[in-house]
Amino acid sequence: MRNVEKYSRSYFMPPVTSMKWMEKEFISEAPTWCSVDLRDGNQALVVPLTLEEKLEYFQMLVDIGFKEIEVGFPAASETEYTFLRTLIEENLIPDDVTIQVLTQSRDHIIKKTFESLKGANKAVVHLYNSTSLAQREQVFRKSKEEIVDIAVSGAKLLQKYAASTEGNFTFQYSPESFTGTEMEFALDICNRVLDVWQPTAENKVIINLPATVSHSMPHVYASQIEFVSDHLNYRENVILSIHPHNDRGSGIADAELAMLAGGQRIEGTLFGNGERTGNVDIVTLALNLFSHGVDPQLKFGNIPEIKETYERLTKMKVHERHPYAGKLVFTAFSGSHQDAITKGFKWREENENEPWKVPYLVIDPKDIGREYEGDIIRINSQSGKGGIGYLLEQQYGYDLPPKMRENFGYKVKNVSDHQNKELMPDEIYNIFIEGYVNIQTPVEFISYENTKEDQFRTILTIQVNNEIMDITGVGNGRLDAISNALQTKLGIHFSDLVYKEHAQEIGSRSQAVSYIGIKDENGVQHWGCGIDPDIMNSSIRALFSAINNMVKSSKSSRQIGSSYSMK
Ligand SMILES: CC(=O)SCCNC(=O)CCNC(=O)[C@H](O)C(C)(C)COP(=O)(O)OP(=O)(O)OC[C@H]1O[C@@H](n2cnc3c(N)ncnc32)[C@H](O)[C@@H]1OP(=O)(O)O
Ligand SMILES: CC(C)C(=O)C(=O)O
Repeated sequence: MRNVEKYSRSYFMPPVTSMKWMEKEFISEAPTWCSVDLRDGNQALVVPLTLEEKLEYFQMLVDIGFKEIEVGFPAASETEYTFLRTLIEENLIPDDVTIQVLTQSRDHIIKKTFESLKGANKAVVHLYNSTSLAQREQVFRKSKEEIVDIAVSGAKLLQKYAASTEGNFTFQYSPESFTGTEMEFALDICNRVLDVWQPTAENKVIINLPATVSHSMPHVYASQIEFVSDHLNYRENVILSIHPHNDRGSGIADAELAMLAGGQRIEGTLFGNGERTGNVDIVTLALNLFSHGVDPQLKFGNIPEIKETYERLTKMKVHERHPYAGKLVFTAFSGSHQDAITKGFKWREENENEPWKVPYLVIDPKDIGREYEGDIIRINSQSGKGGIGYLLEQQYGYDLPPKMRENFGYKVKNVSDHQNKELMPDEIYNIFIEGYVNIQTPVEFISYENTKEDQFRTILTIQVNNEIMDITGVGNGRLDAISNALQTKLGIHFSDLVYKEHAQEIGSRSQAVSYIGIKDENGVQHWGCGIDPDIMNSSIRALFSAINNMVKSSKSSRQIGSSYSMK
């Protein structure tokens, strides 16, 4: 790559080793969730949400169970302001939900923010200013002390306006661009803000440490969080919040490790919408907890519906591979995965009380409103008999013998391979019907009559090459007699007949389904299936289907198909 020398690591490790978080294996309880969809998510949309869209989105967040929701930057635009006023004036904020608003550290903006909050019972007022080396040098062109002044003066302004506004206000401070800030300085500026606010047990303060831009591997962010958590003044009266973005694709890992390191609260968005590569995705974080048996305290029991609303309102798309929510994430195409999943389901039926451990599926799709059928098993040239047989059984009720599943599996894969496409269930069904069921050429079954003396004796009426004829055979059973008649009169040979049957309900009617496998002289197995309301007819049809398939695949097929004559 050219120009690599242009880049260097633009993050700062803590001055002391801060890696106690490494000794923790998992997260044992849900953090406090704060949705920032309507602020950080909204400010990153090509077209920000309208008032009506924001109201619908807000209601969805409430229904999911968020207790803290950043509703916007009320000083930013008329829509933002009106939205907040509508929530307050129309009494749309449930008692157990706290709204949060963001403001820069500028007098007129803070003033307007408090105006927008008039009549709210309670709110988090979130103050931020950038503290990173890059922003100090390039954007603000200010010394560290001048940057501290911006934060401290903003903190004081929050106190001033809160004192003259009715309502219960919690203060939050973010050293924006925390991850590009020297850790001692980040700690210092947070402590200086805390000195202004003087948090108490009754009046806690939120310190939010954003990975505004993610610059490092997740363990660095975790260490930065642990360092601040360990050295922050008033720690027991501070709620330590984290706010990861996803620039390096590690938003989830950043959040999870930061929780181990002391993060108690998480700001993120549904499906990770947000600036650039997005904010951390709360759906994934919550369902990761769920998959470990920890109640995430958010309701994601109907992900398809949430996804539909999210896509409609934001005009963003959830990627097919998005954890838990993506269209394809509970789908297996490849043979060995399908085989393991179908066996896993079967094992689960027999071991109901075991925890979920179906191979390849981290959670039961049903728990988030997803389906198994047609969703999990999809068929292409990478698929195998397990998945193909499962699909035919689940969707159409055909429970093929194991060896026939294999034979059918190869037939289906071949079609998919040659057509270079995924096959839909109805196409798979058609391949089955055309390839195995009631096959009538070159030898057609018309009827039979049986008599039983010592042995079964059958008179079989068949048609070959437009010629109808009766043939007879004897055997130990009816099928044996028919099989002998056909072998003798058609001059064909097969052995090792295997048989399976089951009933199939179609509407109010019941059909008998029979499967027969026979081996030709070279030991190759050929399969047929018969479907008929009568069980005997269904087994005869299965035998004819298997024989016809054998004849067609052998060299003699042309003979029988065109100029076959009876012996
Ligand atoms: C990481 C984040 O997501 S932070 C949140 C970002 N979100 C947004 O900015 C969306 C909403 N913002 C807006 O609509 C507008 O920026 C407004 C209304 C807040 C302010 O608008 P304006 O004053 O016209 O412009 P702008 O934001 O560009 O202001 C830049 C000025 O504010 C200063 N500034 C920027 N952030 C801050 C801050 N947090 N505290 C104090 N001053 C700040 C800049 O240094 C600059 O100062 P200068 O005029 O002396 O050069
Ligand atoms: C305002 C802050 C928390 C922010 O959105 C960020 O740093 O990404």
